[in-house]
Amino acid sequence: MRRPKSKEFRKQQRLSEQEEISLLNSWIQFQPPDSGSNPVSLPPLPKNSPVARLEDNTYSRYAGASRFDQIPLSKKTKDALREAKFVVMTDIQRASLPHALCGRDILGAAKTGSGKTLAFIIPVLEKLYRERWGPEDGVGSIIISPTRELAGQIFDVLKIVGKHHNFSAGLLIGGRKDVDMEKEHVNELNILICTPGRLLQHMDETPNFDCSQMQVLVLDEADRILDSGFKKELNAIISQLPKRRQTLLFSATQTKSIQDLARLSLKDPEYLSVHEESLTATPTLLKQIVMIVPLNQKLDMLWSFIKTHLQSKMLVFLSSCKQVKFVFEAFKKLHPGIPLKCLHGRMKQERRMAIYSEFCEKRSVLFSTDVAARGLDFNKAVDWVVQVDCPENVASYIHRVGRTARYKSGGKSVLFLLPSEMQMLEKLKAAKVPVHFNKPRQELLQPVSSLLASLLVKYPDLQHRAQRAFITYLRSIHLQKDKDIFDVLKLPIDKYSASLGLPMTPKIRFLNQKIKSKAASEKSILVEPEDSSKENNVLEVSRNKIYTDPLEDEKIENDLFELADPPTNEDEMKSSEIEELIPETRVLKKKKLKINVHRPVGTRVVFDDEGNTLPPLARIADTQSGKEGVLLDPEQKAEFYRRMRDDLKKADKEDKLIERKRLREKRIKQKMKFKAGNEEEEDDQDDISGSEGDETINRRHKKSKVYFDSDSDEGERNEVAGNARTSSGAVTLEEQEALALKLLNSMHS
Ligand SMILES: Nc1ncnc2c1ncn2[C@@H]1O[C@H](COP(=O)(O)OP(=O)(O)OP(=O)(O)O)[C@@H](O)[C@H]1O
Repeated sequence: MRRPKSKEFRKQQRLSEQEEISLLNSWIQFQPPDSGSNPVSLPPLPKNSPVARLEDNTYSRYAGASRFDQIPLSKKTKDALREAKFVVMTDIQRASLPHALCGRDILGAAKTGSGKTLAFIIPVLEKLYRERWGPEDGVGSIIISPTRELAGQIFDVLKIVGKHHNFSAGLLIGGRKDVDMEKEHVNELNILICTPGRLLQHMDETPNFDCSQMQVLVLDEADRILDSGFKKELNAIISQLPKRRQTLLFSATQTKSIQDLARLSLKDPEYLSVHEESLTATPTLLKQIVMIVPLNQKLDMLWSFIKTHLQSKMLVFLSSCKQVKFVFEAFKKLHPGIPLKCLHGRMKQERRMAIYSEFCEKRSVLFSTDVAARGLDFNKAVDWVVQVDCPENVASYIHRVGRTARYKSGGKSVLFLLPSEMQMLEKLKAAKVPVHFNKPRQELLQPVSSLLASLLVKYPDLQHRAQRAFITYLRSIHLQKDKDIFDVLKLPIDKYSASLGLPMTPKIRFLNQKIKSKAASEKSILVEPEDSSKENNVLEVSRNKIYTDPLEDEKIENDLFELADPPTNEDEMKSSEIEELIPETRVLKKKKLKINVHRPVGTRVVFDDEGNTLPPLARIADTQSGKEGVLLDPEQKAEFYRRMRDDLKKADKEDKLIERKRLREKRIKQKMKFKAGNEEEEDDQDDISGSEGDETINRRHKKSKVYFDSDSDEGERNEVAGNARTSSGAVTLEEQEALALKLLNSMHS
């Protein structure tokens, strides 16, 4: 425990701090970098020049310095940096720190893993230190991050670099239960590191929340925070911040949109893009592979990849939570021989943080959504980044692969592209992303689909997960903005469904509608003779020029795939790949037949001894034939009808009782199932909305039209028939026949 410091000591400390601050201010103002200049391009300072004040009351130049001890930083910050072994500045730090220390607004862009965090943490600490910010001054700086994990990571860096300062700092992120406690203390905090939602929550709900004196605003992953996903929150936040402030924006993929910058009211911002001249947009030590993998082979490829890289630390990106959950659960049951973990936005916050820390420490495979795509610096280097699903755009690609090859370490990444997603290569090329084009070695593929199929039989829960993974994947493709790359109609959905181990392809409402409208538009095109060439549009394969690394012949060591030339013309794509491009759904489209539940009941035909057909009730109606068993006497006939009516009533009553009991049991079962489902996950349900999945559930509760799927297998047909009876209250054909037989028997007896 620290001994309380004496009054005298504290006074001395204040005085020396004051002196230091005035020296720092003079030093900063003595030779500030020219506005619009990039200090990295200045001649470097002599190696041993840590001196601030020179003999003639002048100060050493700090723009262009390459070490932290050569720039005007407080002793507290310098000591902490040295203790953490941060000595030499990275390019983005060299470029931005001199400007930021002068109080200028910054737009910093530098490759992933190049040290942007220190480039904004240091100016925040220094500004508050020089302003002599204390606990009673409240919020002095707000640092906003798009994800909770990244906010947590920034908080950790702040703790390291700010450990000798006396500022209080708080991590305000969603998903934490202690929001009430946060509300009590948030006004006492000097530095807030937060996600946009939580910050806004405090702005809205915390009494007297005051950031009117705030000095520095930082947006890490600025382009992400400025994009439409956070637009409302950010606008609301900005409206509550003082106009007079310093604003620092950093990202590996920076926005230059005038509109965005106007929203932030930046003042003559310094645009510092240190790698703009670089030949590549991704880290130099990152080796990147792209492979064409048909949708139905993605899991085989992933499984084989994991099995052949059991000694690696691997980060696997999939496009939705449901997919992450399914692949994680299914692969875990197959015991690949390496620990598996999963991370996605629907997990409880404590679990998310625990997984993140575990993955930092241990060799394992982490299946994740894009929640781990940006900013995260996993402690011990990630060896491989595997992108199973194509990222939504190039920026997202750059951030995902940037989880490896950080600072001075190397790393590898592989992207699985569908044949229909080849346009992504063009876009990567245009953005200076160097990729090796490799082709999978089919003989080493370890198919996993049959294993999944048997798992799904054994674990019905997993089957449910597989269905949801299937639906959300298709929906994610359907919702992608870049239609050059993503076209859900080009996906082999039946094959894909089978590759997940599903016994039959789940029905997708939005897809059916899309197919219908496409078919309709194709039909209308077909009647126009001059446009008839478009008839084959779905079969057209675009000619893609593919960019490969300038070091193309440098083969990336790997068993599973080998260096290959990308397919450059239609011929090469034609055979197997064209197959993938044909939307099978159109061919296999299932025809729905309506059952009219009020249709006339089918008649049972009985053959007599001579082989003549005789409708069962004709026997009693026929008064002329005189055959045995036929009722001629009107009284007998009336008596027979009465008995039959009684019998029918009795049978009907029994039947209704049985049916009611069956319904009740079914409803109870359903309720229990729903309850269990709801408890299991936080908000699982939303993900199947819009899918045929929840349509079926809703239909069960409604009295509605009943559809009969002519192509579906027996299991489904029975289910639909069961629903028909439940929803309409009508009896099925089999039951009607059984009833008639019962009547006949009773007539004979
Ligand atoms: N000057 C430095 N000396 C040594 N290591 C550094 C220095 N600056 C940063 N690092 C280390 O480099 C790694 C990457 O830094 P950081 O996470 O800040 O990168 P980034 O540019 O923010 O990446 P991203 O774009 O992915 O968010 C970290 O492990 C960090 O500790």
